[in-house]
Amino acid sequence: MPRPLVEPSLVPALRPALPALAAGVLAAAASGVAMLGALWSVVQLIGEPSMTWAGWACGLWLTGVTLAATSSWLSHHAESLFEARLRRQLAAHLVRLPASTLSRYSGDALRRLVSDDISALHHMTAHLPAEFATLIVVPAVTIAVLVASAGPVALLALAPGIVAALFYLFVIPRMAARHSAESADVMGDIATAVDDYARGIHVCRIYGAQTGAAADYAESTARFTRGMQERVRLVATPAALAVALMQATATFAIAYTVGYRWDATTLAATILFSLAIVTPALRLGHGLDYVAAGRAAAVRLAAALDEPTLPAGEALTVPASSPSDRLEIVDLTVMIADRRVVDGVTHAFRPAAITAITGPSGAGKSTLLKALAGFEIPELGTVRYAGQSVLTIDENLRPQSILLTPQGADVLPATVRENIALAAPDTTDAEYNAALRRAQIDISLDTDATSLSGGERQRVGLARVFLSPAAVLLLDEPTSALDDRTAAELLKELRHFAHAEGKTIVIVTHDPALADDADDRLDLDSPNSHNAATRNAALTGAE
Ligand SMILES: Nc1ncnc2c1ncn2[C@@H]1O[C@H](COP(=O)(O)OP(=O)(O)OP(=O)(O)O)[C@@H](O)[C@H]1O
Repeated sequence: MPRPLVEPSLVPALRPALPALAAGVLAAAASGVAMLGALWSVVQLIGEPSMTWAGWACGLWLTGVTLAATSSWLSHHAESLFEARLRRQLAAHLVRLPASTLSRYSGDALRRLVSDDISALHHMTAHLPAEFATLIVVPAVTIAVLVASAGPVALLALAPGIVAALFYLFVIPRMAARHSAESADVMGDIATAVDDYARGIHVCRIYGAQTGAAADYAESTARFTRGMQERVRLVATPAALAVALMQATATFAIAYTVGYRWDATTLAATILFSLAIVTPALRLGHGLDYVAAGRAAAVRLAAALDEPTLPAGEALTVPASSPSDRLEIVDLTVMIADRRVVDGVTHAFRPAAITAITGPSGAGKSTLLKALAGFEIPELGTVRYAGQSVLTIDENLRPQSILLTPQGADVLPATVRENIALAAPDTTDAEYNAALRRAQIDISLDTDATSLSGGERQRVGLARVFLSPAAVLLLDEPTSALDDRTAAELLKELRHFAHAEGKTIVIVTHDPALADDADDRLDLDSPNSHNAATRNAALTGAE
């Protein structure tokens, strides 16, 4: 099925920009007509030199220029409205994707979506509609003027321009399509190879060897050069021929051949107007590469916007916190890529206690934790907090009830203070420092967080936990980068925090000592022995 002209998922962002876009298109068409009026006045001036025609020529030319500038302003204004709205729509959509969907987009793919792909729509929005309007209105008026002033025979002068325009607009893009797709592909390969190579430098220097990324880069650039040569051979030569046909010589020659006996005004009209048809086609032709790139970007953006999102929850719905509120899962099954990663697990997490989730690598511990935080949509079963499905809690208020600290959670490129303020924006430095001490780190709040070691970053992340108002705190491998003594101290602090403040703390861990010291344990089976009944029987600490 052919793709629609405008991807339906982009329509909501485009709608508010439509009035400005339509006004820009009308102004472009009016500018084309005014310019033709100026040309008509010049033709009249040739037959009958007079100040009146000179005045009309200047006036209409100025009007045409003003309308063209207005059209450009309106179209760019429309484009900026559309772009800003699309960026907001995309950002709002991406943060609501389930964790497993989001993980399918690498950092580079996300960067391309939110930056390059939106920028690639510029030509299609700010230029193409106005150019199309000009391309329809100007030739129509031109043909009418030629027929009215010199008769149908004058249309012969349009032949080279029309043949070249059709060739330029329809034949060359088809010839170039394969090469455009290929060069986009190769450019992607080059970007990936450069990225792999740059990231691999840290590994390669250790082993003194290059990875395949350098070879991939060399191969991609060679493919790019071969592709360019092929493109020049196949496309550039016919394109140059088409442009040559659109130049004045052929058109003037035919116009002069058919009209050399006509009076000066008719001959001038035929010569000058027959060229007017070519200029907009030439301008449109130059933008076709941008159109192909914009179209591909629109398809990628629409695909991202069509990904199903997590429910937004019900506005202002947040469970009133009480010490007896429980986090529970009932028959919870989570599917990722058609696999039951969490398979029919039932458990009630005790408030004012630490529960350790254990199990072999790949057993689904992190996935379960994300489902508890409302970042995965269960295939079956529910996650409930205080008797309410976590997915019905308003998405903006959810972190105030249930806070997830993911595995390897990194810091923002900002000070330590700004990093921990994410969890508690209006807190004093004294409280921030106390939280850092509870997380077993003694560091200035003004330190640049990116300069910290892995273990220090992990503890800055944990300081947020001690400041969070959330009653449920979910920690994925919180001690993976810490030495045994620090890990034990941290667990002591977390246990005290859970007991004294009634927090439900759930920790995913591979550390047997940490798991033994937790108050309760939920053990997930090996992925090779999926058995919901066994798991349910293994529940501990339900009461
Ligand atoms: N986004 C994803 N796409 C595809 N498969 C995934 C995705 N996320 C998790 N999985 C798969 O689901 C299974 C469970 O992953 P999960 O990270 O939950 O396991 P885990 O028990 O936390 O493992 P580990 O102890 O190694 O961290 C794994 O086999 C993993 O490959």
